[in-house]
Amino acid sequence: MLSRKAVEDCKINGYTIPPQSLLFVNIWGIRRDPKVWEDPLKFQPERFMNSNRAVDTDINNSGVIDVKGLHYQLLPFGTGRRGCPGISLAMQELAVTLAALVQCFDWNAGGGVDMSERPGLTAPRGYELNCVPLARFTPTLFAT
Ligand code: HEM
Repeated sequence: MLSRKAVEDCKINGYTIPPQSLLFVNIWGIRRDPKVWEDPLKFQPERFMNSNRAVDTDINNSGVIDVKGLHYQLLPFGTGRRGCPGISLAMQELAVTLAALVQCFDWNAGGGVDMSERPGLTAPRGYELNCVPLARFTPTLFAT
């Protein structure tokens, strides 16, 4: 959920929003809306490589739906003046960190993986995900 406070009254989609109202934008719901996304619950990372897979087109018709806050169907970092200021750092760190975790370790999820969620403002996991890392390289490789 993203939260905002209305500083003055405004109309959105025919609804009058009084000043000082606290508003929550349900980005969890938007990302699961079948009117916007084809088969939204399917794990299909390649959908982000080709925006034609989204039912809706992006607002600029640039052909690319990205995460920077211009395409309202995908807002992991929020949008506007209060959007996440750490986006550039996060986008660089994410790829490097994920690559290092996959390159350096085999991961054993032992009891299996259950991706169910429980209610909350940040879509928390329903069940803990305990993974055991097993180093893929022998320590001597890193000895100086
Ligand atoms: C994958 C990593 C990250 C995600 C998904 C994420 C997501 C978000 C989201 C959704 C918001 C709310 C934006 C809005 O209300 O429109 C936010 C705010 C914020 N994020 Fe991040 N963030 C990430 C990493 C970071 C990093 C690395 C930093 C700092 C180094 C950071 C600093 C902040 C700060 C300071 C705010 C509050 C901005 C404000 O209220 O004006 N975030 N982030």
